[in-house]
Amino acid sequence: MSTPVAAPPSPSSAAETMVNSNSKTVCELSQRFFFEAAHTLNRDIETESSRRIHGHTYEAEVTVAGQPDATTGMLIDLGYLRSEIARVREMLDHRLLDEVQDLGPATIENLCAFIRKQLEDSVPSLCAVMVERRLSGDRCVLRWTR
Ligand SMILES: Nc1nc2c(c(=O)[nH]1)N=C([C@H](O)[C@H](O)COP(=O)(O)OP(=O)(O)OP(=O)(O)O)CN2
Ligand SMILES: [Zn+2]
Repeated sequence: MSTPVAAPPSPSSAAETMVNSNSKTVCELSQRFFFEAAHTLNRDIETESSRRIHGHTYEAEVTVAGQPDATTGMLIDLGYLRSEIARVREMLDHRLLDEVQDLGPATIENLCAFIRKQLEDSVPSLCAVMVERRLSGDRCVLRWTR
């Protein structure tokens, strides 16, 4: 006769299931925001129009990754993430990007790097930043691992 095996205790939350899981599961949480800004750009093509001050609507997305806390069920409180995003948005929205300190030439590549730099200390689980100009079909994604 075989000995009955006790069933493992059932996890108390979905987050706990994820944390206890043997498989490598990563949770990603994203928040989007928009900003309108003007800039000039030195380029080898379309030189004149790029050097004139012109504006774009930018859409950005920041992503955090990790395991949700077993007690709160949160990877990061979205309210906190929104308040940090608002701080960075304030530095970019309705600005002449050429005047934004530490941005460099106002490309979408540099905007991704700038947003990362502004958020990485206060949002340590940050793992990706995306900036796009939807109307033009331009998109840049910066993704990294720790
Ligand atoms: N690698 C990159 N190249 C370019 C960037 C950039 O961020 N990264 N940015 C620009 C300019 O912002 C430019 O204004 C966009 O130019 P272009 O792609 O030529 O699009 P339009 O001028 O046609 O844009 P509309 O405002 O929609 O007319 C260029 N290159
Ligand atoms: Zn432009």
